[in-house]
Formats: sequence, structure tokens, C-alpha cells
Amino acid sequence: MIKNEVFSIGVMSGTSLDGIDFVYVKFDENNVSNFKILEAKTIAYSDLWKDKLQTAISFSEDKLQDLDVDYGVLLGEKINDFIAEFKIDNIDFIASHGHTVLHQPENGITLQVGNGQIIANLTKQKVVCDFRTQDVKLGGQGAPLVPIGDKLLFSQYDYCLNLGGFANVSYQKGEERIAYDICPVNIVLNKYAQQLGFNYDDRGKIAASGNYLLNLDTELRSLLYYKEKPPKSLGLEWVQEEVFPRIELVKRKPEDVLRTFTDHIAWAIADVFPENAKVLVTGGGAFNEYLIAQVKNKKNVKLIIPSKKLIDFKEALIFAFLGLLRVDNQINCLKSVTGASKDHSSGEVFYPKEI
Ligand SMILES: Nc1ncnc2c1ncn2[C@@H]1O[C@H](COP(=O)(O)OP(=O)(O)OP(=O)(O)O)[C@@H](O)[C@H]1O
Ligand SMILES: CC(=O)N[C@H]1[C@@H]2OC[C@@H](O2)[C@@H](O)[C@@H]1O[C@H](C)C(=O)O
Repeated sequence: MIKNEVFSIGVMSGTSLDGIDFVYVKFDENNVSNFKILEAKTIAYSDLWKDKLQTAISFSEDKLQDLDVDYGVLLGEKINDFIAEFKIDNIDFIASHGHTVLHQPENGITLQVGNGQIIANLTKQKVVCDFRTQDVKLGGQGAPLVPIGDKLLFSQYDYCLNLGGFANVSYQKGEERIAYDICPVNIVLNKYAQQLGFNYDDRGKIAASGNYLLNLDTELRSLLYYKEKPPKSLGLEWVQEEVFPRIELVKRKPEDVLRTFTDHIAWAIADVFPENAKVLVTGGGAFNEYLIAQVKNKKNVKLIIPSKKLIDFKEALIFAFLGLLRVDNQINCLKSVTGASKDHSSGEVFYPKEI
């Protein structure tokens, strides 16, 4: 059989705005789970860009169009820097998620800025982008898109657990992929770590030093969200309305909140898995040793913490893979997780034009 290698650059900008993730990856088209991340890098945002992307939600239509162009130029230039730094000379296509500035699927709106034509012109490469719009047009949520990557690239695991701002999980139930948000994670932990002067609770050390507050945990466990059936998802608004007020009800020491909320997260996560499940854990929360130990205490599960590269770059890798599926006209959006009217192949393809 002829080995069919495909080389792609995946580009992702997540909600936390810590930077743009770039991966250079090789796929074997005869066996896509046989992939290799060849290079990876995160480029931090300047304060100016962070501010622009954070405030874009209130921009006029004209200003959003300008942002789409300017951010496309930024991505194009940074991709060229990435290519030069690692001397990359074999690229079949670039897959760029862009940055989500508007997401109201119930109103038929989702907008990821970072103009694909501009990226194609600047890099002189084929570019796949705009992965979410078609799904929203088909009545879906336009998210999550990662689960098909979990299914096809990481099928050796029973579950894929991501511990970012929120914990989310995806797994196979018969023919269907199931995916949903479990509970808030770093969106809450970071707030209380920051009250103590830290960006985050490194390895969960502060939590480990705090006291467990039974009343608070009991109150949190009674949140109605935990009783809802998937598909379901969480957002910052929900945390602001339902979680922070419960925590703030009585003045508590940040380290006790960290201890209690970390134990709470462990309870919510452990509840998802059957005994002995093989779980791939990614996202920054995979570095929270206290949290990981608490999950293991509560349930006998095999939590597999992969390399730092995979923890940090799994999403960029999967967007490169979504690009590969799009280029091959294969399904890359699953109705079972987004709620769209059908499975479909999503993403716009741009070719370089002379400018
Ligand atoms: N050493 C560590 N110990 C504990 N927590 C950590 C550590 N390193 C990173 N984190 C946590 O992980 C967070 C970053 O994770 P990640 O990049 O997955 O989040 P994200 O991009 O906001 O996620 P998403 O957009 O998927 O919700 C940090 O804000 C921090 O809370
Ligand atoms: C609209 C949008 O950009 N959603 C992101 C966001 O960041 C995390 C969560 O909310 C997830 O739903 C999604 O990204 C991941 C990569 C996804 O689509 O699977």
C-alpha cells in the first residue's frame, strides 16, 4: 500500500486568550490515528490584541470586518514566522480556527475572525477555516467540534476529558459520540488563586493546603445543571449567576474555596466514568496534581496524562485534522454533539491569490 502522508499546520486561539497555538503535524491518510506533532509553539498575545479580541463583542459590523482583516494579517504573519523558525518546507494545507468573537447559535450567529483569503495570500498556502458557520446554519450549536477528533485520533481511550475553563468529556455510546461540559474548572479556580496573588493554583498546592467546606460543596452539588441530560454546555454567564454567588454567600478564605471547589470538580468528574475506564486527560487542569489525585480517590479510573505537547496542543492538532477531513470532503461535524440536522463536512477553503 502506498503511504499517503499529509502535512498540515493547525492554528487555534482558545477562550482564555493566552495566545495562538500552532502545530505542524503529519497524518497518515491510510491510518489517521497514526499522526505525529512535528513542531508546536504558542505565541502570546500583546496586551493590545488581547484587549481588542476581548472587546470585539461590542464592535459594529464595519469594525468587525476590519478586525477580521487585521487578525487575518496577524495570523498570516505569525504562521510565516512559525514556518521560518522551524524551517518547514512541506505543507499541504493550513487549518485555522480563528478567534471566536460572537457565538449566539440560537440567533444563527457564530463568528470566528481571521480572514482565510488573507492568510492564504500571505502564506501562499491553501487554507481551511470557518469551521463553525455551516453547523449553525444547519441548526447546530457550532460546537463542540473536537469530539470527532477524539473519536478518530484517540479511539484507544474510552473517554477524552479536557480540563480547561470548563471540564468537558467525549465518548462513544454505540454508534454515537456523546460530548458535554461537566462542570467549571479553571474559570473558578483561577479567580480564587488570583485573590492570593497567583495566576493559577500551581499543581493544586493551595487547594491541598485549604479546608474542605462541607456546606459549600453540598450547595454546589445541588445545582440543577448536574441533573440535566446531555447534550449540554456551560458558559461564563452561568458561572456568574449560579456559582460565584453561592461561593460568595459567606466570606471564606480563598484557600478553603480552592480546596472545596477542587474536591467538588473531582466529585463531578468521577461521577462520569465507570470503574476502570481509560481516560485521556488534556487541558491545563491535567497539571493540577491535587485534582487528579482527588478524582482517583473517588473512583478507580485510569487517568492517562499524556506529554505536555499533547496536553497543550490537542485542540490545534484536532483543527488540523478537521481541515484534513474537509479537504477530503469527509464528515467533520457530528450532529450527535452539535445538534445540527445532519452530519456534515464543514469549513471554507481558500487558495492563494496574487496581491
Ligand atoms: N501547573 C499547573 N497547575 C494547575 N493548573 C494549571 C497548571 N498549568 C495550567 N493550569 C491551568 O490551566 C489553565 C489553562 O488551560 P487551557 O489552556 O486548557 O485553558 P483554556 O484555553 O482556557 O481552555 P478552553 O478554551 O479549552 O476552555 C490555566 O489558566 C490554569 O488554570
Ligand atoms: C464557539 C467556540 O469557539 N467554542 C469553543 C469554546 O472553547 C471551549 C468550548 O467553548 C468549546 O465549545 C469550543 O471549542 C472547542 C475547541 C470545540 O469546538 O470543541
